[in-house]
Amino acid sequence: MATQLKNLSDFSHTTVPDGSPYSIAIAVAEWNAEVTGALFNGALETLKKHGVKEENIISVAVPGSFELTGAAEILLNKHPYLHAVICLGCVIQGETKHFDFICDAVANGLSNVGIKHSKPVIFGVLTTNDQQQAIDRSGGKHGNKGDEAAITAIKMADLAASL
Ligand SMILES: Nc1c(NC[C@H](O)[C@H](O)[C@H](O)CO)[nH]c(=O)[nH]c1=O
Ligand SMILES: CC(=O)[C@@H](O)COP(=O)(O)O
Repeated sequence: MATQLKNLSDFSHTTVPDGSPYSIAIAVAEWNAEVTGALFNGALETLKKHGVKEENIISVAVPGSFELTGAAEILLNKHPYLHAVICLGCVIQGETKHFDFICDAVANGLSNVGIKHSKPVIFGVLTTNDQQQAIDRSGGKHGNKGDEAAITAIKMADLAASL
């Protein structure tokens, strides 16, 4: 379902587990900081709203979305007790193919880190055609992808704990 047909912050249709048992990291890219800052705030507030203790949240910033993979790997190596890592970024199409390479690298890289560590690594990266689409998805008319990423992290951590 396209984002236009749903709200990234609406979870009234689903049950969100209690997040109080879980330790979760948030890695956020500094590129397009006005957008990624909103994603971070959404993720942080949503984690706390659903019971994740502030002392159990690690937050780190990286220069750009390409560095999110390295951040996830370092976080899980140095803090193996983490139940999930949320990775937040905003990649906006420019004049060249750079956009394609970053998006592919981050999506595949984060997936591989999660598989390697058997831990949920959440892809909270906006990959948009323009800045307005990013604004719309970081607290605008389509909600906040940071909220969605936080809910996904709690759900996946709870799933792993139940298996
Ligand atoms: N253009 C965007 C970038 N580019 C920077 C890369 O992510 C990376 O930091 C650089 O290539 C050095 O390794 N990053 C974003 O997050 N968003 C963009 O729109
Ligand atoms: C996604 C990017 O790296 C992009 O914003 C860079 O812009 P350009 O392709 O015009 O160099």
